[in-house]
Amino acid sequence: MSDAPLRLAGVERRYRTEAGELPVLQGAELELQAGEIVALVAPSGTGKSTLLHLAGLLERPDAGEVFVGGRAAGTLSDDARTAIRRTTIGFVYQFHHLLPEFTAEENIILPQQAAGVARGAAAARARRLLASFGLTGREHHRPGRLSGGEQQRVAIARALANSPRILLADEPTGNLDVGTSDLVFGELLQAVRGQGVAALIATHNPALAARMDRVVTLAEGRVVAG
Ligand SMILES: Nc1ncnc2c1ncn2[C@@H]1O[C@H](COP(=O)(O)OP(=O)(O)OP(=O)(O)O)[C@@H](O)[C@H]1O
Repeated sequence: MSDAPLRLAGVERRYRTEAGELPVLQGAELELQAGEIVALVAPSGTGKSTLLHLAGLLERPDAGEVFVGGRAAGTLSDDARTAIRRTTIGFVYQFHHLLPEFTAEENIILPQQAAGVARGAAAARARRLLASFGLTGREHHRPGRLSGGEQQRVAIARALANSPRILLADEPTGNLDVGTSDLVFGELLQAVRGQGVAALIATHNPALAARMDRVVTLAEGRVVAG
C-alpha cells in the first residue's frame, strides 16, 4: 500500500442541478509524492476546484477514496477529517481569505493554536515565516494595510504555518499583476521545496505550470498527463 502524502483512487463527484445530474469527476486517479509539486491545468469548469476540495477533505466523493499519508479519509468522522486538515493540509486560494480584523501575525498564529500549538511558539513561528517572505516590519498590519502581493504572501505563510505534508492551491497568484505573480509564485515554490511538501497547484498560467515538476489536466472527469 502506498503511504504517499496524497492519493486519489477512482474518485467520482457529481452535482445535482436543475437540469439533472452533472458528472464532474468520473474515476480520477492521482498520487503525489513528498516534495513533488504538480500543476493542475485544465479548462474552466472541468473540475479543478472540485478536485482540490475533495483532496483537501472539505467534501466527500460520491465514490472512490482519498488517502492522506496512506490513510483512507472516507472512513473517518468529520471531526477526524478536520483534525487531519488542520495539521496535515495547507490551503491557498486565489483571494487571500485572511481575517480582516486580525494582523498578519495573528492570521498565522490562529491556525497553529487551532492545532494545539502554544501561543508563544506560534507567534515565534509566525514571525519566522513572515521574515522568510520578506514581511518583517509588517507583522502588526491588518490585511487592509498590505498590498495584494503582501496579502497573498501572508496567506501562503498561513498555509505553511502547521508544516503541512500537503499544500493545495487554487490560482494562488491569480489576482496579482504579472510581475508580482511571478515573484510571489517563486517564493511559494521555494518555501514548498524547502519543506518537502507535496503540492497540487491549479493555475491557468502555462508559464507558472512550467516551473513545477509535473503537469496534469482533467479530461472527461479523469486526471491525465498535461
Ligand atoms: N455546488 C455545485 N452545485 C452544482 N454544480 C456545481 C457545484 N460546484 C461546481 N459545479 C459545477 O461543476 C463543474 C466543475 O466546477 P469546478 O468549480 O470544479 O471547475 P473549475 O475547473 O475549478 O473551474 P474554474 O477554472 O472556472 O474555477 C462546473 O460545471 C460547475 O458549474
